[in-house]
Amino acid sequence: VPNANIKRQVTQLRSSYDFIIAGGGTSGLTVADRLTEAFPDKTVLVVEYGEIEYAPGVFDPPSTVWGGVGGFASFFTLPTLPNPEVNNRTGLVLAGQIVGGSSAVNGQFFDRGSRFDHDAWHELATAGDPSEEKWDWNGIFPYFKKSVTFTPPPASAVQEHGYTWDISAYGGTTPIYSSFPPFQWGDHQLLRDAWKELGVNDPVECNGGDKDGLCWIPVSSHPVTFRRSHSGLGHYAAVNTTRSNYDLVVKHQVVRVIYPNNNPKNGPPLVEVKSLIDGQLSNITSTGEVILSAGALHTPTILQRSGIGPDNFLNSADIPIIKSLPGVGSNFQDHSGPEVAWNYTTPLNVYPLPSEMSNPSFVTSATSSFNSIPATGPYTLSMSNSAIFLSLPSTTPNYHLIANKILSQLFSPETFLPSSLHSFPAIIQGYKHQLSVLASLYSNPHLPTLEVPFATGTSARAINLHPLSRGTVRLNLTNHLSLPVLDYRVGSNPVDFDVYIAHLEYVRKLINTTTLQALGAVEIAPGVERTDLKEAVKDSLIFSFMHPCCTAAMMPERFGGVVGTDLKVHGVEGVRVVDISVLPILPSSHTSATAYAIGEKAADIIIKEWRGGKGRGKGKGKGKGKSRRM
Ligand SMILES: Cc1cc2nc3c(=O)[nH]c(=O)nc-3n(C[C@H](O)[C@H](O)[C@H](O)COP(=O)(O)OP(=O)(O)OC[C@H]3O[C@@H](n4cnc5c(N)ncnc54)[C@H](O)[C@@H]3O)c2cc1C
Repeated sequence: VPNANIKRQVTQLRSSYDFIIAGGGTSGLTVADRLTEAFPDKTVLVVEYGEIEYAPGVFDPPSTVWGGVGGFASFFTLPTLPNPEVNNRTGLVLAGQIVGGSSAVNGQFFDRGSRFDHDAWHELATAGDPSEEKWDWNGIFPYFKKSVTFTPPPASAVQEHGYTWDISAYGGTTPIYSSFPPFQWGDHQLLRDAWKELGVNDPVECNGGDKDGLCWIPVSSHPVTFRRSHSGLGHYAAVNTTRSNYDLVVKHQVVRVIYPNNNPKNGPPLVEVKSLIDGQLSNITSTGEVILSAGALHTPTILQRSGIGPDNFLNSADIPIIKSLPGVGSNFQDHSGPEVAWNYTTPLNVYPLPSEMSNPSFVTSATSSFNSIPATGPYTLSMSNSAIFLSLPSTTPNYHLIANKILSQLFSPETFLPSSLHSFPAIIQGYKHQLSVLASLYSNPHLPTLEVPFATGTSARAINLHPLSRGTVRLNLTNHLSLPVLDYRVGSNPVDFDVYIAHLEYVRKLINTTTLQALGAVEIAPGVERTDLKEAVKDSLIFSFMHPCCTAAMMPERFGGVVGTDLKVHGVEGVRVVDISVLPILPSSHTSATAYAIGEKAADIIIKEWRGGKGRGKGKGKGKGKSRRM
């Protein structure tokens, strides 16, 4: 990443910017790229907490195939509060802290949700108002396409692995790349065969809106070098040198936005930033808009520090209330799920397996293959590029009982929300709306609720794609600038346990397939002798598959939402949220492709608004200056 133009001090910045973007991550840099391209005469500043240098992610080659990277310098590493519903266990969630954000450190699994996810998102976002911006599948699919250049794999890889795709799901030319890796582990086909034996169909393409079955997923890598493709490269390094209107300052934390006279109509607000180098606080002036793109764990903290959030929480944090908006940080969701594991009693006679990564000569050869042009070998695989995605009706005949249980919760939805939110009727209404939408999604035979990603091995994670439980992200009361407090509240809606158990019972059927039984597969987790599956779920549940979301949800204010379909924060001037926080509910996918699509669509909305003269007028001449230390 060329860093000649990188700013490291506020004194290097201009006196004001048209647009200030908080967070140089997946969505934030997408917007920055599009705005600087569309408006050569308008200036854009991105303020990023992390550094620009390359730092390895958890799944990054060539340090390791999976895990074991030394040091998490490029991550925020956040523990969760103990979770009473799962025996007070705690979880851990990571988020990118680097130019490129989580796209620079993630597992590179590059899938999109189902059309039904996006239609549900639209329904929740608009509550039936036809005049609102369209976020349904037809409204977002063009942006999924635009956001990536997909390159089909070479014929040799297609022949070896059986890759399929439908080119009509792609078509973009932006320098964010995806393709299929030329490598799979020796037991990969075995696992595919076992899933097929269970009756899972294998569609040609899963990124075109219809996501149901055994999917081949592209990885977000360059198609020749198989180096990671991320927003820091595609939306900053690839374009910045030719754009004099595009500034990026690193190692600065956006503290809050400040409205003159504490009046939220007095926007766009100033942006208060803190240097992580010398601790200095400064205010930066935006004459157009402030765009919050700090991700689902940090965007709500910027809003809360700004006095925009649940009023009872802001009072307890001693923060003056600018706008009471109880949804800020309150609709917290993540993908979670228990594990099924087995052993083979017959030796697995396939090559290679990941155990080879402890063999120095295999690693030397793998590294050299990865450094060849074109790259080959295990490091091109990244995390994995296969998964099954199945609906609840495909996994259990009792799906309607689960859907009915959800519907019965509509009489008292607040029972399942944190008590601190019971005094907000809008939040309760919004959750009720979500439950009714989710009950119908759970009955849909083509909307996946279960994902099991795989590449190799003897364990399978049964990921619940549409949890009903809702957690919170709140400022740390002892230090508002430190990492936020995450209360996952996994399983606080008890129907989630019914879903985990249904999924788990389905996934353990894999072990009894003729394919795996031919190898003498024996279940070791949860274990055939285990009868209390709820306890088994509690024991092995992973709280986070690194897809935190939904903490500044796109829903009407009367339903506890934080932003409208134009991404503007309700009730305040000159601030939008553009990142994965704006989802009302999780999609049936990992979240980076969606974060790019949100960035692309948001940019279009903003560009149209400013071109049409609907954007805010010129600023009020507020200068850049020092402010208090925190
Ligand atoms: C370890 C890991 C593995 C994952 N695996 C996958 C995967 O395989 N496939 C997939 O699709 N998704 C995956 N994800 C999730 C996906 O990458 C994210 O959901 C998505 O990239 C989020 O995009 P975003 O724009 O919302 O936030 P981010 O891309 O996280 O960007 C937020 C940016 O804001 C910065 N920031 C935060 N606070 C401040 C502040 N106060 N001031 C200034 N800057 C700030 C951060 O440093 C960061 O650069 C994974 C995530 C992680 C962490």
